[in-house]
Amino acid sequence: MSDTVETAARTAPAAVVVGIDGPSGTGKSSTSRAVAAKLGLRYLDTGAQYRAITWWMLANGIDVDDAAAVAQAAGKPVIVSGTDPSAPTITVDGEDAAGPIRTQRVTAAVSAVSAVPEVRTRLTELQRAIAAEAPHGIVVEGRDIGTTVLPDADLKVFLTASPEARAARRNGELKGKEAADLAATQAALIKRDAADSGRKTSPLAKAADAVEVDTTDLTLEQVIECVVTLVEDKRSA
Ligand SMILES: Nc1ncnc2c1ncn2[C@@H]1O[C@H](COP(=O)(O)OP(=O)(O)O)[C@@H](O)[C@H]1O
Ligand SMILES: Nc1ccn([C@H]2C[C@H](O)[C@@H](COP(=O)(O)OP(=O)(O)O)O2)c(=O)n1
Repeated sequence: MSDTVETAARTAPAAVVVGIDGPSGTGKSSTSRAVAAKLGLRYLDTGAQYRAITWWMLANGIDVDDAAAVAQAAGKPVIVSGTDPSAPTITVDGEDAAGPIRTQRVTAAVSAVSAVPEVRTRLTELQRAIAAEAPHGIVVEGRDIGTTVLPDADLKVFLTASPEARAARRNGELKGKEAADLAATQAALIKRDAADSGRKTSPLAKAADAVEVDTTDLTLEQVIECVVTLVEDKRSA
């Protein structure tokens, strides 16, 4: 080995894998993207993948409440996630799905589809493969990253926030598009939390070794700074 190669091997930081979980509206996507961008890591939104498979089921006339039909179709769509935190992408069978996966129709159906074990097995394999290929590491966000997808992650974070704060944040995003009143948004969030936490296969849950951060009274910038510090502490440990 030449001196230069030896020096590079000694100084390059090891790849770091970060899992960020939590319910809807706690700040997972915004925090994960920003942390990945600041630290030069890749970024994966696993919720977008569950939304993408749900969108495909709806577009192909599969009854999302028929678990057997969803299971049978689970292997069909080709889902590709682009993991650049400055411009994450998602395609289904080569088609850009970033817009259609955010509609209320998909949001209302995604918990039923993501409760089907065959769907979870398929997407978990895909997520592990993407994480394994990230050269400097990755921030992966979802509901079961710390417990199931990446149980050996270097850092696990579980974000929480009050239902009121989460509903207000979601309504802020929907303004002018599909805006609902605050109470309706909050009720829909709580319903989805219950479905995601109550399913049999890898439910939404905090891993025993995850750091919990309550974001209710924190700005997004404060949450990002907190997670960046947690990653840096792990790296220097
Ligand atoms: N700590 C925070 N304070 C205020 N708004 C926030 C905070 N974290 C996130 N947001 C905003 O709330 C909305 C939902 O955040 P997002 O990151 O999509 O949450 P999640 O991925 O957990 O559903 C976004 O509009 C985001 O800018
Ligand atoms: N790792 C994951 C990620 C998301 N899901 C399911 C459950 C969630 O309600 C949906 C949508 O996730 P997404 O992160 O897009 O949801 P929000 O941005 O919080 O509205 O996907 C899951 O079951 N497992």
